[in-house]
Parts: sequence; structure tokens; C-alpha cells
Amino acid sequence: MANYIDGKAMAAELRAEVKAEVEKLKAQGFQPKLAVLLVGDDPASVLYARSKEKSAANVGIDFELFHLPGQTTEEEVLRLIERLNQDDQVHGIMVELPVPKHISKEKVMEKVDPRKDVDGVHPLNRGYLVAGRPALVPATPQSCIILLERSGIDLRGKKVVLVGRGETVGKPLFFLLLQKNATVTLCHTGTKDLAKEVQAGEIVIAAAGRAGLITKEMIAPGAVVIDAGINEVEGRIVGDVVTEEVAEVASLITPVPGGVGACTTVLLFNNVVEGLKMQKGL
Ligand SMILES: Nc1nc(=O)c2c([nH]1)NC[C@@H]1CN(c3ccc(C(=O)N[C@@H](CCC(=O)O)C(=O)O)cc3)C=[N+]21
Repeated sequence: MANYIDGKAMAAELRAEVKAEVEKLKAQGFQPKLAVLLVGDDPASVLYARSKEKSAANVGIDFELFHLPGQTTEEEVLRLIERLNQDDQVHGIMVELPVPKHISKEKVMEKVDPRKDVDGVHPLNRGYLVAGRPALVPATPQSCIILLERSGIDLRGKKVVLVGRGETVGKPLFFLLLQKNATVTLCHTGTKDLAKEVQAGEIVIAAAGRAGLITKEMIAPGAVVIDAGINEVEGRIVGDVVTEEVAEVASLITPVPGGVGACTTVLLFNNVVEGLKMQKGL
């Protein structure tokens, strides 16, 4: 198992770092707080929200869940976001997606104060990321970068093949990799010969949301494989990579669970700390 990246160990390290930052802020009179909005009862969102509540306490961040009924109007949701924008005791706001169909996801994302947008979904933060300017960046793509860097991998000039162009992982990750001076190939469902593209990768990052997509035959010997996929297969969580067989050829690989996902929540809390600093001019 020597070639598995230990996401849980890295998450523990990150937690200690974020906790220390929170302690510093507390010493300066600031108590960081995250507000989570959940509209309706999407089962995954309910679980994610509860899990964040537990983890917040571990790093000393206050947490408040606003669980609204599924029939709440768009106007009411926007009004609540406005109230949280104005509340200077709240430093991070995230809306669990999906929202019910009668609510515009875009309007909701644009309503959140960009400096409280710890999910990195506001168009301004997306634009800052593209422009290479300081921004709040979604946690999962950050996790991919940190797992690589803390495994001692220098991204500069490396041939990275990224599979998946979603708004939450693939697309933002493309720009983070560019910032690190990687040579990035972005593959997606329209890519003609996926195996051929992936075979050229010194680093392969899977973020397509399709179990079994990346197989051993596609991976160049010695490549580093990061699996950001989350798929439920027969009640189990698996990534996009057929992990055990790919591990036979990869030099390093992230497991699922215990890889990318293990660092996601703590990086969200790090965004709360970053957001607070922006808001208070620290
Ligand atoms: N509405 C919504 N809210 C989310 O918060 C949300 C989402 N959708 N979609 C997907 C992403 C991803 N994300 C993860 C958070 C923690 C782990 C995590 O802690 N994973 C552990 C395993 C945890 C366990 O086994 O329960 C691990 O990978 O080791 C993983 C993934 C939240 N997300």
C-alpha cells in the first residue's frame, strides 16, 4: 500500500493548521462562523450539512444550519441570504445544492456576498480564479492541488490530464493547475479517444462522476492518479478510477474514500477563515 496517498492524514494536518488559524482569530476577538442554507430534504444534502456541523466544532468554527421547507419561495431564500450578508457575525455562507426547481440556482449563487462565498460559486469568484487573482475557490479542486503538492509533486511544466469539466471540480481545477504552470489537457464526454489522452498524463485527475471510467490500461506506468469522483455503487462510495488495478501501475494514487474527499470539508472551513480575513481587512 506504499503508493496510496493518505488523504485522512493530510486532512488531520490541515485541521490542525486551520484550528491554529482560528485560535489566532479568536485571540484578536473574532469568532469565525459558517451559515449553511438547506432548502428541502435532498438526502445527500442533509447528510453533508450534518457532517459539516460536526466538523466545524472540531476546528472551533461556529455553525448555523438554516433548514428551510422545500416550498420556501425564491424571494424568502434571497431575503435570508441578504440578512446573512449583512450579519457581521457570519463570515461564510453556503447553499447546499441542488435547490428545488422553483428556485433559481444562479440567483442564489449571485446573492451571496462574494467575500462570504466559501463555496466559490459567485460569478465574481469564478472570474477572479480565471484571472489568477485572489479568490474564494471551491474546496474539492483545492483538495486535489494540496494532495499533489503535499505528496512532494511539483506541478510546474507537468503534463496533467484532467477528466471532467464540471462547474464544481473540473472547470475550477483547470485554472488552479494553470496557475501552477502545469500543462493541462482537459478531457470530457466529447473527447474522442479518452484512453489515448489519459495515457499521455504524468498526472491524471478524474473528476467525471462516472464509476469505472479510468482503468489500468489508460495509465502510463509511474503516473500519479488523483480520484475526485464520488459515485454510489451498490450502496458503496467509489471514485471514477478502478483503484486496485490502477494502483498496480501508478506511482501514487488517492483512495476513495480517504483521498480527495477527506480534505474537502476542512478546506471549506479554511475558506471561512480566508473570507473572515478579507472581510475584516486582516
Ligand atoms: N449539497 C452538497 N453538499 C456538499 O457538501 C457536497 C455535495 N453536495 N456534493 C459533493 C461534495 C463533496 N463533499 C464531501 C465532503 C466530505 C467528504 C468526506 O469527509 N469524505 C470522507 C469519508 C466520509 C465518510 O465515509 O462518511 C473521505 O473521503 O474519507 C467527502 C465529500 C461534500 N459535497
